[in-house]
Amino acid sequence: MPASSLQVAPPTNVVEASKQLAAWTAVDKHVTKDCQVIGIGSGSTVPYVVERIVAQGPEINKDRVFIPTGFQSKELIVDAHLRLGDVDQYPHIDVTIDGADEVDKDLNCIKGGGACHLREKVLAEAADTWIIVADYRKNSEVLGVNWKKGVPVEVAPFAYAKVLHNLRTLGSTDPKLRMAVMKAGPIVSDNGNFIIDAPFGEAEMRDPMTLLTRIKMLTGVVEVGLFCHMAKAVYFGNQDGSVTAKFYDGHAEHYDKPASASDAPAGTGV
Ligand SMILES: O=C(CO)[C@H](O)[C@H](O)COP(=O)(O)O
Repeated sequence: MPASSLQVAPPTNVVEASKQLAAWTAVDKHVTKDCQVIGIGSGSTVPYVVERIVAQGPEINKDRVFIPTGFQSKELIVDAHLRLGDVDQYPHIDVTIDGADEVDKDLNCIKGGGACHLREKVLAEAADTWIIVADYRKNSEVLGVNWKKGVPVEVAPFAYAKVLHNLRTLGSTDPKLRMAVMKAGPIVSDNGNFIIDAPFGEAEMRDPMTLLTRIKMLTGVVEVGLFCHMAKAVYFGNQDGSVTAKFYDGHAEHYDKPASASDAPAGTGV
């Protein structure tokens, strides 16, 4: 296998720069040299994760296995010449790093903006450590404040109309089947299912665990894009170039100095 390498376009605006900072800092802190099986999430922040892992060097990466959460991350792993694995071969993952659509003060997340949340949740649960990387726009007190599109719900196609009806009964204001852009008809997930986006009011979003349980009980629902009590830490890239890390035990850390491309990644021994 050729040595790992990856071309990621350098950030051209503050949002992209903050995604890169969050991703690089999280990799430096959590993808240590003893991590051999690594889950790679989906979305526009994750390429910076892979970029930073590749920067750890071929020696450290040659014996590692990388597990994707969907088509996009599989392509990233392949393009970077990293070793691709699957969760059926590696049901126990050392660390998974993923993005999020929104994160609340207790580190509960909305995920599924890219329709990958079923595999993302499997790789989150399979991991000893699940880490989120995101830009400052995702940092909220309560879910649903910034992410207005609703809770992504993956459904078996034949059950979608019944589940839409069920979601209205549960209090969703205007649940909608997610439609494709360059194709007539709905989006189809990597698992062959449909996605419903179900907005809920603040009262429901303040208790995401209860909402998750109610939606998940609906027959035809495959997975819900609410990830509750799962993240060990969330790294937010800030507008001023700093990074804020929030941890599951309630403490937070602030890093003023951005990681730089020429820095050797910390904690890897390389
Ligand atoms: O949950 C996801 C895909 O299903 C993504 O992680 C989420 O949409 C965040 O993406 P981005 O990093 O582009 O903001």
